[in-house]
Amino acid sequence: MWRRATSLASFSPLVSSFKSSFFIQEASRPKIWEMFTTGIPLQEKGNIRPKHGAPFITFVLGGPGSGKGTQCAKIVDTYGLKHLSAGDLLRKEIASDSEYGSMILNTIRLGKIVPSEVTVKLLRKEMESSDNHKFLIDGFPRSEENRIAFEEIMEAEPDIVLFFNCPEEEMVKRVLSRNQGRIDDNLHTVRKRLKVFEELNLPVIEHYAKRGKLHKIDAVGTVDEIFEQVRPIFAAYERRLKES
Ligand SMILES: Nc1ncnc2c1ncn2[C@@H]1O[C@H](COP(=O)(O)OP(=O)(O)O)[C@@H](O)[C@H]1O
Ligand SMILES: Nc1ccn([C@H]2C[C@H](O)[C@@H](COP(=O)(O)OP(=O)(O)O)O2)c(=O)n1
Ligand SMILES: [Mg+2]
Repeated sequence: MWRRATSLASFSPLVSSFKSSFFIQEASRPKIWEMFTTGIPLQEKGNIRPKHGAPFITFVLGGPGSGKGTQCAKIVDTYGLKHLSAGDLLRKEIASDSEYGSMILNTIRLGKIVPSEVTVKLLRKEMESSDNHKFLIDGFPRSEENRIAFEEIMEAEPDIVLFFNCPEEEMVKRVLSRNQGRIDDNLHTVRKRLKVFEELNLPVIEHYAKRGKLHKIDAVGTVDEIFEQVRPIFAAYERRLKES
């Protein structure tokens, strides 16, 4: 079910930011017009609203290995949000042999960011089919392009943005001992991902700081110590989180 039709013209900022990032990516990527015709129907927008009230959206940001996934598991256990990891959705897409599988694999292997249309499409599918409208979106948006695509297509903004702030060498150490067999968990790719994080994700973090939505968390310490910083942020929304 889509909410309402919109002309492609209203996506011009998205289209132009798309074009610029598109041209620096490899030839194996789908062409921009293929993304618009075979990807999500851009003339239509997503519908993630529950019958009553509004969805509750948390974005979880931080560099690779900063502990996003680990803290998300604790947030889900305590507050019952629906966890959507952008990275997990992309890895599932690779494993399912989808039309974008090889492009996603190559992008992740290089430590780069997958074009927003693909990632937003995956998030949108999960959000629209979920009975739980309290979303914990992990590892997204990783760039201004990601953020703008989400806001334009989903017509929604986050209620809360968590930023797990972690020193680089600690992130490197954690990624290299993660042991999940991930293709991007090696020293070369992690260095590249840290550079991409600084260049593309920090502007998103600054954007939400300016809008008063950012909660910066010191990501050094034990998992429980870090969760003690997270808990009061959600506790402040307890009543809303209890609504169906
Ligand atoms: N506070 C912490 N201290 C030490 N190691 C941690 C901590 N939090 C998570 N880890 C470990 O670091 C690695 C990366 O954590 P993860 O949650 O996958 O981070 P991210 O999702 O941000 O990449 C995992 O092996 C995890 O078990
Ligand atoms: N919004 C996103 C999220 C992840 N990706 C790609 C690029 C990232 O390096 C990989 C892995 O993301 P993931 O969130 O699982 O990585 P970390 O948990 O931070 O280690 O996926 C993306 O292109 N766009
Ligand atoms: Mg993760």
